[in-house]
Amino acid sequence: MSDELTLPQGSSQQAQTVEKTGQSVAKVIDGVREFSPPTHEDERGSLCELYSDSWGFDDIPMVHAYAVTVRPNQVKGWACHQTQVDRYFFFSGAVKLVLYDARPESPTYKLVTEKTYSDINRALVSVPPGVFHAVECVGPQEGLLFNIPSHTYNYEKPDKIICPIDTPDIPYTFKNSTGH
Ligand SMILES: Cc1cn([C@H]2C[C@H](O)[C@@H](COP(=O)(O)OP(=O)(O)O[C@H]3O[C@H](C)C(=O)[C@H](O)[C@H]3O)O2)c(=O)[nH]c1=O
Repeated sequence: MSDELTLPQGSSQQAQTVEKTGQSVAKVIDGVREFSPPTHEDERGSLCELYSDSWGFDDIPMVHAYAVTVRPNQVKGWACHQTQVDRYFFFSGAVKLVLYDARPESPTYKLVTEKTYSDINRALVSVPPGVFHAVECVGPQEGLLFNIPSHTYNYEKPDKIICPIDTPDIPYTFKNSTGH
């Protein structure tokens, strides 16, 4: 194409987002892991594993599991744990996971990341303690995810620090959603 192209104001070269393999080039918060198992489908329906020791994903035993839903234009967050590792399985509905690294000793301290998962992009994602997380439903259907955390729930004193979604201390704005 000619070098003399007249670019409208505001034009810019799009940056690389993925490798040839499809792997994202975006920075990942230290200790965050992701695994995308296949969904097997036939004429009767489908099957998708949520967790298996055979994946070698981590060596944290399965001790507790629960389902979470998020309604359209709602956010659940910010939340962070002192000792618990969360293992979220994003199953259905379009759900954005936003993370903020609040660990001063981390090589990715203060990094904010965001990624959207859905029925066509299912994944198990582990979030270490000290990383604030929020899940936002960005689709028209209620989002469904599962959590298989490292610890059982402490009913008397939950291991959960919460923070308003509009805190000025996390450089991220939820534009189309409300919640807590
Ligand atoms: C986690 C848990 C909670 N509860 C009770 C306590 C509350 O009365 C109620 C809702 O709990 P919470 O406010 O923690 O749930 P959400 O705001 O939906 O948040 C949950 O989903 C988002 C995405 C997170 O990241 C949180 O870590 C996770 O807790 O369920 C239980 O009875 N057992 C449990 O294991």
